Amino acid sequence: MFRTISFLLSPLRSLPQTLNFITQPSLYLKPYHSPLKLPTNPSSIPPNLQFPPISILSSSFSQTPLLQKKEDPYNDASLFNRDPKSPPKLFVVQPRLRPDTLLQAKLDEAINLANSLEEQRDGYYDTELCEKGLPPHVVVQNPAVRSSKYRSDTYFGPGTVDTVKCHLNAVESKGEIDAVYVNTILSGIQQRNLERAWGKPVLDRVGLIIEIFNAHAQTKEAKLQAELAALMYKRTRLVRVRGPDGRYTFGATGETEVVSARGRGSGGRGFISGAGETELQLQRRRILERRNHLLSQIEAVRRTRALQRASRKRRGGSNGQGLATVAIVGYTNAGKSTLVSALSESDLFSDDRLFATVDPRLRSVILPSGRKVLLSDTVGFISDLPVQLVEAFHATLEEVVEADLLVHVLDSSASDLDEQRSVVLQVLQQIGVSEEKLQNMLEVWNKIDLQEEEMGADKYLDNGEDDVVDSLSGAEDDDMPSELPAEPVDDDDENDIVSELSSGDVQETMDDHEGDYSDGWLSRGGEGSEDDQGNPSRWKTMDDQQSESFKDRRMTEKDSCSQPQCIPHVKTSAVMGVGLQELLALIDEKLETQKVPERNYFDRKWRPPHTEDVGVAVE
Ligand SMILES: Nc1nc2c(ncn2[C@@H]2O[C@H](COP(=O)(O)OP(=O)(O)OP(=O)(O)O)[C@@H](O)[C@H]2O)c(=O)[nH]1
Ligand SMILES: [Mg+2]
Repeated sequence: MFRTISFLLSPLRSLPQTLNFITQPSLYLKPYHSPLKLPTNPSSIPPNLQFPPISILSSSFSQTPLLQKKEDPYNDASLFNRDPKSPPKLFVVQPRLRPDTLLQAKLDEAINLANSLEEQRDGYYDTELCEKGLPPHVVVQNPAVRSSKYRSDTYFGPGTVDTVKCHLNAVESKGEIDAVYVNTILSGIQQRNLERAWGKPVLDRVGLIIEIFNAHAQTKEAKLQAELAALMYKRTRLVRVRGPDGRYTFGATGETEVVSARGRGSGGRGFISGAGETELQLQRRRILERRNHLLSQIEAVRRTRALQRASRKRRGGSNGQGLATVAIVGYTNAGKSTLVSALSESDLFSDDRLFATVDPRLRSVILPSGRKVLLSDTVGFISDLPVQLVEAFHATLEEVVEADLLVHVLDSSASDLDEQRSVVLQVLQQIGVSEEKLQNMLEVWNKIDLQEEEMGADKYLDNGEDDVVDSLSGAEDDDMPSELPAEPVDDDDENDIVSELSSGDVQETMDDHEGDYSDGWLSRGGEGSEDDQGNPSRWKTMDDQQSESFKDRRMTEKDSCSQPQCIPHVKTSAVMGVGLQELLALIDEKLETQKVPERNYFDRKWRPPHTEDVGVAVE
């Protein structure tokens, strides 16, 4: 009898401890300062206790903003603790590629990306991009070159990690570096380990692009989409570490530790122990809640856009006839905005910074036949663009899918023109542009004024020195001092860095999918899974996901150049005004042969104009 009573009371013994934990907010989390006001009410927690939105960044350097009161609700989209008032100083790490022309192109792009991360003030940047100078950068051994296998813990081999650290120290002695940009895609674990090894926040390619999107977004629509992309990125960075006290936390120093009654392991059983959520569930739920909130807002934007589009198609023209839309697409920095401005005699913002345009814009233009059409300038594409980023910008990119005609603008002076072209084709396929529209697409080679100038000019890549190419004289990559391709990455090679990291703190991904509320939106590139080589999966890129048939087709295109698009339909110089009339005539001709109707809808009911601001400007 006594034993039975004791058994029945046993869960209650831990009750004071549990209640103590529940009623002391300090045991939960730091005070809630964010203006995002997330609906956070786990069932196990008394409603009077407010939960802050947890920082879900993998970066242990990104915790501070939690404690700061923010006025701008979109600030939370930032991936590391960066001061929006001054551009961060990034140290660029470029994995080596062959041939040198490809390496040069990728290094150029990496440097341009690093310099592009800057917020505008009063509609302008403080400095011209060309005045910025090169950020410190280093070319290092590429673990994926020969073995196609990068290290699951640090991506690079230990020698490379040390080399970069030496470079960082050297650069740091001349001035502060805010973060390291590695021009590849890293997993959450790799990112965290590199941060620990280098003592700096680390941004990978996806992270930096998202950060730039956030910095450049001006309209509500673009900000929403950029925040969604950032949120989904953070979702894949849910990495936990064992803190100094042996508990799992989400930050190196435990700032973001979130433990519900169940997660803390109150020792209770039955209903008491099961009432709480694990850290992972709580994190995921908050992400899901924010994501749903963003998606519902984006959906509203999408609907508005669809209505506006339909209305334009019906009677957007001055005489009530329908307006055809021509979407100007292309690789970032190809000159799309400059071309649209030149064609429509308007002044869209253009800049050498990558992703200068994140907010879509429409401009009207009169074709030689007298027909009025709308030119749609949109966000540019880039290689290794994760599918999730494209999906986040679905509302914007729908404008492209729905356009009557596509004009693909290429930077004819780009040394990797073929690759840029393939990337754009891939993205267009990915977002659902029909094969027919792709076939009909006009191809424009812009910047022909630069073509001759740039041919074969290596700007700062020293082809004579194979070891390391950077702005630091005399620096060498000790991983691979002479030859390429890179040595295979051998697991036996693990030494100092790896053992240092693995002996102390334990890193692991949140591979517990229990309570995963995601609907598969992220599952393709989600954390925790492994590829066939046992490497933790990363955000997948278009390349990863292309169907074999499409890859084959690309190969055929590239090799034989049999597609009509291989030859440009027209060559232009948007800044010099060359080829513009020819392009307008071609657009006219295409629309005519496609028989895009000019409809009259005078008999339709009049409705008041739609006033909601979704950032679509038509002039
Ligand atoms: N020399 C030359 N420069 C050009 C030409 N067209 C554009 N540019 C320059 O190229 C840079 C990028 O132009 P944008 O129009 O912003 O390019 P974009 O494709 O809209 O770029 P994102 O919006 O960043 O994707 C700007 O500095 C332009 O002045 C051209 O025909 N010749
Ligand atoms: Mg642009």
